Amino acid sequence: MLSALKGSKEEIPDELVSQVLGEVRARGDEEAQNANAAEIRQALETMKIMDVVRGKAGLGGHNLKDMGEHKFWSTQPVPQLGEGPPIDDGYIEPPVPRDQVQQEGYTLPKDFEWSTIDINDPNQLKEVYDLLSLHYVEDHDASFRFQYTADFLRWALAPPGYFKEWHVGVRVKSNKKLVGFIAGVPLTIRVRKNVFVSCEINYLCVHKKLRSKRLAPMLIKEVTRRVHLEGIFQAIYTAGTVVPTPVSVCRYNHRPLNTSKLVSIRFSFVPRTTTLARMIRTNKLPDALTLPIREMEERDVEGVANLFAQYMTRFDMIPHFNLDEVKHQFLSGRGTGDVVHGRREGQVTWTYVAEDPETHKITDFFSFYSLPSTVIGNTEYPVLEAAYLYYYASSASWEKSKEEYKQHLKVLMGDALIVADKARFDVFNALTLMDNVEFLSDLKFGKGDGYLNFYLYNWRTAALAGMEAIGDREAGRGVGVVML
Ligand SMILES: CCCCCCCCCCCCCC(=O)SCCNC(=O)CCNC(=O)[C@H](O)C(C)(C)COP(=O)(O)OP(=O)(O)OC[C@H]1O[C@@H](n2cnc3c(N)ncnc32)[C@H](O)[C@@H]1OP(=O)(O)O
Repeated sequence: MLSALKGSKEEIPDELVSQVLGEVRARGDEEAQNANAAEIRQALETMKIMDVVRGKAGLGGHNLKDMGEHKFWSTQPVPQLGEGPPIDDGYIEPPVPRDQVQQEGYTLPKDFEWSTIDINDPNQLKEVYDLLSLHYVEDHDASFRFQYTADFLRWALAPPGYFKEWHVGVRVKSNKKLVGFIAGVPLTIRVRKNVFVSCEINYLCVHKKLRSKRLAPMLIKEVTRRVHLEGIFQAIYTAGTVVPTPVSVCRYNHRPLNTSKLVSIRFSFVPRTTTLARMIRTNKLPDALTLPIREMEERDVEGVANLFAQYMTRFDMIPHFNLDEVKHQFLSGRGTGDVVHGRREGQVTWTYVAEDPETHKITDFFSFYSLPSTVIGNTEYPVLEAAYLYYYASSASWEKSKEEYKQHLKVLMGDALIVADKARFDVFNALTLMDNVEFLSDLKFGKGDGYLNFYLYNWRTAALAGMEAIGDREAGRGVGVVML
């Protein structure tokens, strides 16, 4: 989510670091005497993440309230704040038979009505696009706002087996204007040892003029009812905001591609210790790819599916994609027509594979997607072209040699950056999930000031550590779901 978007600005304040350093030194033992500001800063950053995971007030955290203040979330089957890890993983509320699910839609305030959005109707798709492009997620100082394209939404909202009824709109009764939206799509996930069908919720949006009127809980309850009608009782979702209770939290990282534009639109800043020219030189990428990779094709679907399933076993929360889903996720967003400047008309996803020259088995793949943002109030550069790292997999084995594995991931992702650069993206974003922390700093990603919280609805499990919090000691143990 975009609360993420910008480069590092919001660090742990120096005064806090000095204060804690003073307190530690006052302990007087040898370890305390050797403590330094950098270690304290790092520890505080880690605490900040872990506290949010535990649902406590993180240092400088936003939107953190006591459970009782969450009028809506305190009524929902989600782990409540401060609850502590469960003894066993499992649902919070048992499933109910379809005929016991409320059959009629919830009653909206009198001026509004429900509307199921048909995303295959270009006019309705455009209505969703218009709502989101003016009212969806902005960063904390309203400089950037996600601008999901109609092509993107058509791709993201219609995976195999999707339910039209899960695309829920709210319209003004009198003029039919779309003022609220929430979407669900089915997704089979594994959380630690349990595999279950869930609903992936995204694109919750209420028109700016109708905020704080409790329409969001209505949208959430209505989509929940419609998901229950399909016999599905769990959901997965992400948000920049903290509500009860994150199962994990990851941090955004940003790799500048078009450095001068990023500085001009105030996405990045030139630190006092360097110059713009030096930053441009440092961020320049080579022209040639390192690995013999090529775009994924239809014939690769099975190979990619097998490699993906095998690779993802190392993470604790992952999607299970069948062949149709692999095809949809990695191929169906490739756009149409000829490639011009690294992209096709309407291209949403880029997927590249490497194959063994002898066996022709797929040995690696990576993918990223295009999610532009409006640069609010900027006429020279109205749009920030951002690529986001999506899924990847490699047959390089961590178990065999951790160093070789890390080097290999670095080369693979370095090629992803080169492909994105050729397709004229301005920045390449990635979260601290999967094994990303293994290559982020080496590939010159900078830490962003945004965190993304991961949530499960009606499922209890102990918190999954965000990779940044656990470091590489436990690489491969955390989140393996990438949400759009
Ligand atoms: C089994 C199937 C289950 C399916 C459902 C699973 C759950 C899915 C959950 C949704 C996953 C969404 C994933 C995404 O799309 S995350 C993206 C969310 N969208 C935006 O940030 C876009 C810009 N903002 C807006 O459009 C509005 O501010 C929204 C619509 C977000 C809230 O509208 P408004 O500002 O007018 O507020 P209200 O007066 O109506 O309602 C206030 C209540 O709503 C709770 N709230 C606010 N924001 C969020 C949020 N992002 N996740 C969960 N809850 C949220 C809030 O804590 C409070 O409850 P409580 O604190 O008092 O208890």
